[in-house]
Amino acid sequence: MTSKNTGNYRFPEGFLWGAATAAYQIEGSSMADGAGASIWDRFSHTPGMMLNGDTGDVACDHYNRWREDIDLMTRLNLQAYRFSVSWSRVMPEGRGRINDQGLAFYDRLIDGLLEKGIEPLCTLYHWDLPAALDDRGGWLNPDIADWFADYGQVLFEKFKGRVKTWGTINEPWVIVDGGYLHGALAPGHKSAFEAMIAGHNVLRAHGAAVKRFREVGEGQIGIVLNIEPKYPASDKPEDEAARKRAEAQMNRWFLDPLMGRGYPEELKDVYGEAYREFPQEDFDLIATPTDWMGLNWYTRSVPENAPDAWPVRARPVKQIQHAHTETGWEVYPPALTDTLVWLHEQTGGKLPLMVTENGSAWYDPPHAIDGRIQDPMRVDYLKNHLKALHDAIGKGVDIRGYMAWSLLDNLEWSLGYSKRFGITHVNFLTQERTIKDSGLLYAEVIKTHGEVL
Ligand SMILES: OC[C@@H]1[C@@H](O)[C@H](O)[C@@H](O)c2nc(CNc3ccccc3)cn21
Repeated sequence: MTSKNTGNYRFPEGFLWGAATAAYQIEGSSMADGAGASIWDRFSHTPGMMLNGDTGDVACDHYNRWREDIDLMTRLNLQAYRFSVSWSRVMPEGRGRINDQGLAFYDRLIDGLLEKGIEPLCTLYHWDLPAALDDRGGWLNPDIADWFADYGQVLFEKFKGRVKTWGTINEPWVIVDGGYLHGALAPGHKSAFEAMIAGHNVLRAHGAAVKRFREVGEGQIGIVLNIEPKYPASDKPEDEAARKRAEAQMNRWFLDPLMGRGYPEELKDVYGEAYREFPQEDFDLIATPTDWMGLNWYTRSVPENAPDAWPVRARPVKQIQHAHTETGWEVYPPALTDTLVWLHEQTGGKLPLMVTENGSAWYDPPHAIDGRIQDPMRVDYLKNHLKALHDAIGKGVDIRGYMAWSLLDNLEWSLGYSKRFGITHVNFLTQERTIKDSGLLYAEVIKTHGEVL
């Protein structure tokens, strides 16, 4: 499985190497210092919603340990750090009042990063909607576009000149498919009618934030999408039709409107009577031009026709010939190359891309052994996906950087702490951090611009 070192994988000068996290997954202290509750505070404290009853109340205690974690980033040779801001820490009710103590946490974090020469990449929204806004309908309320732009303006103005690269929304598809269609994620709704409306408002909010950024902000702004390429299970027409439905529902639902193409035709077939039309002015707002696009990439899928699989009528066929991670995701690096080439084409080759998340969950022990965490599977996954990324650069795709998911083992949403994605291990009993072998490799990759691969 381990590939040999050929030295042929030197990355372009200026390629940005970093790691990524999200507020609710690492910070803990989510209600401290005047913060308001988010939908994940509510969801994680709702019996039956979280594996083992885990919550984000403590998580990685990053709210208190952020200095230690910046030191960790320097030991990893990170050049950048992708993090998200907790909206309800900054605006407890999601609109109106600003909580200065909440804003101060991010102020300290950003200054701490800059002092160490680490570029802050700030995501405005990584799933933790203020509960007070959910009480007003949340993503189902069209007013959320203005609420979100107002929230963005607070950050754009506060961190102007210090944060140069902004992401509006992390993974609209997961927000909507998980939170409104299937209900596995907060706020736990299960409705195709709601999903269409929520998805549209997520996109409108993105557009409104980009417009506001152009008025008050400075730097570059983009959105972060999860794309999981769909390969046909067979050459049967019904399997190709299923593949197209799955591609439309996951990979095009949000990408196409962002590119000014409106919703993909197949969405009518997927959502049926729940599908609805929206005014052109919405689509004009949604397609407000951005400066870059983030790709969160983990795996591919091979769907077959499945009439009973609501609403897409497609079901992935397990590719038993390849390894699968602890989250059940197939390890298939060539699909990362394919996705990057596809996305480059879909965005007209004019939008710089960044791999804003890539990583893998494997079993690691709950504590270090002789001061080490040996994670050979994660080392292999990292090596082979960086090579696949390099192959995409070689095919002419403009990729500006790579953010490993994740800096730390953390709360894997409703799976709790059962899945470890970190290149750094966290002992959740002691909060002790230990850089894993994968993290040590990554530090070497950064130091050698990839030549160690
Ligand atoms: O699951 C690992 C990470 C997660 O911890 C991040 O917060 C999130 O941004 C993230 N997105 C994906 C890829 N998308 C996805 C697809 C199906 C279900 C859940 C996530 C993986 N991950």
